[in-house]
Amino acid sequence: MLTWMQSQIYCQGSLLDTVQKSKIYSDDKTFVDMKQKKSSQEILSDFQTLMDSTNGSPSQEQIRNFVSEHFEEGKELVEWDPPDWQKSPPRLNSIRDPDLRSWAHYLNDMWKELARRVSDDVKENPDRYSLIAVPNPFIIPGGRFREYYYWDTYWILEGILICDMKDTARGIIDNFAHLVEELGLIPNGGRVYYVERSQPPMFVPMIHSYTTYVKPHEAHSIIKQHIDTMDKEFSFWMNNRTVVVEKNGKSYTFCRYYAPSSGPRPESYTDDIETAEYAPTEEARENIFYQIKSGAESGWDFSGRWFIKDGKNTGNLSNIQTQYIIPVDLNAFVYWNAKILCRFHSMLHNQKKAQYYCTKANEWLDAVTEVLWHDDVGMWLDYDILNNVRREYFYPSNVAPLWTGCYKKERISIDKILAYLKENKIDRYPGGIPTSLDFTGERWDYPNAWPPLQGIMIQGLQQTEHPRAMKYAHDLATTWIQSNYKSYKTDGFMYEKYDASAPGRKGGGGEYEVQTGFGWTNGVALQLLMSYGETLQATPTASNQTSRRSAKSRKQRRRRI
Ligand SMILES: OC[C@H]1O[C@H](O[C@H]2O[C@H](CO)[C@@H](O)[C@H](O)[C@H]2O)[C@H](O)[C@@H](O)[C@@H]1O
Repeated sequence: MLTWMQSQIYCQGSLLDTVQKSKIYSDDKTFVDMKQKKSSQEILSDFQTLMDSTNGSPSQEQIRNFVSEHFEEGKELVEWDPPDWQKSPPRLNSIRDPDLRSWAHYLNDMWKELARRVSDDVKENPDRYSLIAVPNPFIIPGGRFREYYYWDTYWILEGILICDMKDTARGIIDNFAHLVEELGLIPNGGRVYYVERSQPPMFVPMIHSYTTYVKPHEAHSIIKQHIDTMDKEFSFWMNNRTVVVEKNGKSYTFCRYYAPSSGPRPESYTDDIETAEYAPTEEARENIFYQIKSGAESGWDFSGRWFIKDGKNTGNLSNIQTQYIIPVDLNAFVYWNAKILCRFHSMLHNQKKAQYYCTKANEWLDAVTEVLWHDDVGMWLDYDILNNVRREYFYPSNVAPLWTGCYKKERISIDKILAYLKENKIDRYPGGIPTSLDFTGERWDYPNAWPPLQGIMIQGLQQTEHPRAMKYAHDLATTWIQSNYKSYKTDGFMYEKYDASAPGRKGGGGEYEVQTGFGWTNGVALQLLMSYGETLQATPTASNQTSRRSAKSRKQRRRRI
């Protein structure tokens, strides 16, 4: 494993630097996903010969020839037919609108398209690949994301469980458990160049989801099998990602995203070099790489949410300071993990451990309430520990505590939360909830609308059981489903993200083209179809069209280009 992290081919070193900077591929991920035709030793020695014979600067043509002689497009993943897939999963019958029902069947078909297993060759020659082998097949997001991803899989799992693919779901969970045991963490995705960063902690919630779809004895069995591994993943976050914040003479522990590994991201090498181009010192340059990788760990890569300039979220990617921001959503997830683990340990009669996790859950609940909730704003807000200021910006992640139950009813106000959302006109965007209200050109900002964030906000509001919040959630779900459906009918695809300013339009921006497939999009759509399928319609009615009429023009005035 150590050799992987130090791979002089896929993770760091002169060969990687030379190939990526030559730009023989437009997407840097192409090279680091290739298979080695020879052993690492042979390749590195041949590379040295090339460098010696060209005075250290081979031409693009020579690099291209070198790569085609030593590498080939990976055959590391094989399409797989999930045996538990069925043509008409019974749950889909609850969707009343025939167009939406038929679309849901298309989403179910997509699981077959996105199912993969690791090829036998990877098992025989693991050191020739960047792929991290796992024992069972899995579902990929789609497009350039050909391997498994950590937080995407939470929504993928929900989607396949709705479609009754319990065995596939179990196999996927077992894969993640295997990764925790092997690596001590779940990496961002299934490649060696991802192992030094994780993604939002969703392993424990995945097991929790699974237990809600299976029989009690199956639930008990998976909890028992993976309880130590769940403890281990939780400890990874406690031991490596916590920071203490002082407020009013009291100390509060929080988690933040923090992935301090050296150098640019191998899969986006030249983008990162460009971002750090004007760093005044080598130390400042390395710091930008840390912060970029920490941003990737958050899953929000990238967003003004992680920029700090003069105490604000302005600037550009070179102002990224992810490790100094306490994210509301991450801490709401940590609370949720602790709460679930408390319950799981109680079920297994491990009273001491149950107590430990209950205490942790309460600590996080206190911290999120005391430091991140603001009664005067009516919202939770991220916190900047560099300047000790709250970050007064709208992000859907601000309401994550509603989704995970990380709030004290008597300390917050749903009415104020609704007033905040209304004031920011969050329900007026015709293509879904925007990721932020700032146009930065980054993928996790306006006008992009990402599926997991729709799920978090809609389900969070729904779960409050507050009538107006539930109505608001229903309206947001309607907008999202109709936008997804429109795009599917027009383009024939499901995208990884959409455009909040126009229904049915795909998202854009950032370092790569929008991808199709798409795992979490299909998972969230199926979840919403399950919750609202009795009332949702595939196309807008006159009333919900007019209510959103002017959001776009208002938004354009606020953009900061
Ligand atoms: O190659 C650039 C980055 O791509 C990934 O991020 C995006 O796709 C992931 C898979 O759908 C998703 O989990 C993430 O939230 C997206 O922003 C990858 O995770 C990054 O590490 C990578 O640098």
